[in-house]
Amino acid sequence: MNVEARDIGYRYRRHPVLQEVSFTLASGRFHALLGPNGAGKSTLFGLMTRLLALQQGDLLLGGRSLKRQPAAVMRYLGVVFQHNALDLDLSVTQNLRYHAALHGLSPRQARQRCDEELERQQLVEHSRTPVRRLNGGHRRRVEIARALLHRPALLLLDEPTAGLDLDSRAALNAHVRELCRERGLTVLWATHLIEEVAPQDQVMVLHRGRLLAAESGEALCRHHGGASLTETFNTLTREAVA
Ligand SMILES: Nc1ncnc2c1ncn2[C@@H]1O[C@H](COP(=O)(O)OP(=O)(O)OP(=O)(O)O)[C@@H](O)[C@H]1O
Repeated sequence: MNVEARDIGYRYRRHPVLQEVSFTLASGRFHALLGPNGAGKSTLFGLMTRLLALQQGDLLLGGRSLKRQPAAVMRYLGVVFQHNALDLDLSVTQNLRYHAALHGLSPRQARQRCDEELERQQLVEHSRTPVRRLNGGHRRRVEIARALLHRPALLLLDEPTAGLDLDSRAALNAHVRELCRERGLTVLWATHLIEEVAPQDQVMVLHRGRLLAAESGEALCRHHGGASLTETFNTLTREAVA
């Protein structure tokens, strides 16, 4: 499902945090939203998930407007927020079942989809474990499983590797890429860590609330003459400050 953000703007009081942000996400592709701390990534996610009310612009999912058909858009959207949002005292399965109920799945459907997701996220052996006893990487997988229960077309992940060690970061990144390939999910992965971005990814560079670029990592380097994505990102954001 194609996704299009049109001219999104947002202010906290009078302070502009996002300005004229427009982009498209291609169906079934992995996109990285790359920006330093304070660039506006979480604010953009807040708007896309309706935690914040749109002030300017719109988001279209398969042609449906977030402004005019919010419920229809939300059905196609799964999200993993920056901060862990699981109930630590409930088991993995209980967390998933509760979420399935919120999405209106019947008990039978809920059971079936929870089993499927646990299997896919390699969490079966932890199904009865209270989330509090899981490590950070496994907790993130539970959150991904939960976000996918209602079969969204677009998965948003806001700095999902925050607090994970290097190996767990790489594993989670690889895991989401696999989901993307296997299921045709459109993914938007927000990060300030360039090492989480591959040259063939679609990369959107957000800096001080403005989208400076939106193209593949390789094209980005070519157009800006950088030897690496890191060098290109540094050049771009330095230029934007100057
Ligand atoms: N509730 C708020 N009230 C006022 N300003 C805010 C609020 N939340 C965020 N901001 C400001 O908006 C700007 C963008 O913040 P945002 O959290 O969206 O950036 P980010 O790219 O997600 O950063 P990080 O990587 O640190 O999470 C920052 O200058 C921040 O200080």
